[in-house]
Amino acid sequence: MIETRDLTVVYKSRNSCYTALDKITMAILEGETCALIGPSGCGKSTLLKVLAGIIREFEGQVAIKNQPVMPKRHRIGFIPQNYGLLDWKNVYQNVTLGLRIKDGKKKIDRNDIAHILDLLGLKGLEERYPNELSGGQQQRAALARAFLLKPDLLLMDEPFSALDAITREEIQDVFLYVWKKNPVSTILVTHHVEEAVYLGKKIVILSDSPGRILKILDNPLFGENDLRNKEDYFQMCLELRKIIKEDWSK
Ligand SMILES: Nc1ncnc2c1ncn2[C@@H]1O[C@H](COP(=O)(O)OP(=O)(O)OP(=O)(O)O)[C@@H](O)[C@H]1O
Repeated sequence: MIETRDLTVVYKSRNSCYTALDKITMAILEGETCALIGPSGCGKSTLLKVLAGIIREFEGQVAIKNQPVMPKRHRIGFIPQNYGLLDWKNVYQNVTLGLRIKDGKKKIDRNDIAHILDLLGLKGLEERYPNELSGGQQQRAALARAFLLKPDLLLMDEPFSALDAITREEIQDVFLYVWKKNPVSTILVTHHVEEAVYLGKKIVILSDSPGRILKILDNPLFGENDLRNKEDYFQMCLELRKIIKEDWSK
């Protein structure tokens, strides 16, 4: 389980303090997906960075499997907004980087890598460097790296934002396919209501800055086959949109 209790993050500079997150209390069960939705600047990335162990100065408690966050102990896959690819490494080197660091060269399974690269439409691009890829291809390379790591916790900051509408749906399905084979606890930040309903078993709605929890919804439709074509899906999207409009305009 991933838990935060009264998590508060204040960014401090020389002359000012800025509260980015205000008393966030939430829990994600083992193998659950959670979509985090909130207005721009409400602290979504900040929350992921705390869970990834990148931000260490905070108030309150944060635990992964009952232990404080320790990137060396926990296997955390983190896809930041800028994808986090290394410019001087090619696609193959980038996607295998996490594996090499965590497990060493010997554990690298070339078939697994080829399968994931194929699923994500990156076959044939292995030798390219990030500056030779489109934004969407870079984003898919970041996804490949995170999937291959087989993390205990997967954190994704707007992971499909650079993709066109159709590719986005295809890659969302690739995510679900990979997740169903290996149901990793996942938190994904999204600005899209439809994406939150499609990919979140739990949907956490944050307020405008400083981010507070407005509502946590359990999504009974998560994982249903052919969900995008179902009436219940449209209804749930409408409901979520209504909640957001009411709460964010307060
Ligand atoms: N290092 C920092 N120092 C000071 N303030 C920061 C820092 N990083 C972020 N902030 C501020 O904290 C707030 C939350 O930022 P954060 O990036 O977490 O928001 P977000 O919800 O992810 O935004 P978006 O949806 O636009 O990506 C913003 O007002 C931002 O300007």
